[in-house]
Amino acid sequence: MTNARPRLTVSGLHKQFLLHGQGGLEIDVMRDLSLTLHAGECLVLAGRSGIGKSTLLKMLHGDYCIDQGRIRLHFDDGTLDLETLPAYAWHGLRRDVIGYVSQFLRVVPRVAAVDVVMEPLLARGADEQDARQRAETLLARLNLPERLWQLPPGTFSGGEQQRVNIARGFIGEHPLLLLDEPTASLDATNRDVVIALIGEAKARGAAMLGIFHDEDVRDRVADRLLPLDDSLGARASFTRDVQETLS
Ligand SMILES: Nc1ncnc2c1ncn2[C@@H]1O[C@H](COP(=O)(O)OP(=O)(O)OP(=O)(O)O)[C@@H](O)[C@H]1O
Repeated sequence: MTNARPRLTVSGLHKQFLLHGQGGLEIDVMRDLSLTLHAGECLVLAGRSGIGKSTLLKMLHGDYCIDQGRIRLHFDDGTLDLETLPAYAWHGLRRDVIGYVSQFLRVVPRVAAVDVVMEPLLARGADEQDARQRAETLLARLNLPERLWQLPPGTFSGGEQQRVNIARGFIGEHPLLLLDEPTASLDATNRDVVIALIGEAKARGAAMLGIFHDEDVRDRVADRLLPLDDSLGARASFTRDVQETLS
């Protein structure tokens, strides 16, 4: 796996939150974090609650700014430095390159579940019928009852909303996928579907960085673990590359 070409390299990453409403309180979340992520692998972030796992994903997705350090995306024809990427360029990058599957669906009133799922393909100019078919295929795989497909997901259960979110996150087949607890509210059957989707994404060469609190899921999807602990994550430094390679 590690012989594959790198898709993402992170070096010397620092992150600090400055809480203006709290008298300028500074929270050091990350200092000197480095990692390499290859095409076709899933690297799983581990560590206690509050260590900075979601913060790292949000920096990679451009939701949080990068205080210091370098984040580079590697393409066949060159590299892109994310820490200097202008704000206007993030939209296209998220549409085409960096996908994000969070635990919670951002519900848009009156938009049907199937439309929520197919939207990332339409944003790229895909044919509407093709996009709808792919969305329906994914929703069926994720066992979302067909009677719900045309309804807005605002009233869906937590697990139903999460499956809509997963379908939306995977439909675009982004080369880099950030997975923030995508299986948290799912039953065993649907967890297996997500594990299969992750396997298929690896097979097509996607690079994934994920957070999975469920140890069984983590063991089944992780090619490597990146453990953040108090000497490595929040209020500490992390200068080594990934620690452990799973056999
Ligand atoms: N926008 C923000 N403003 C201020 N502090 C923040 C912000 N986002 C995160 N933090 C703080 O940064 C630290 C890391 O949070 P983060 O959500 O990354 O942890 P985590 O490892 O993902 O935790 P969990 O496993 O519980 O989801 C926490 O102390 C959190 O309070």
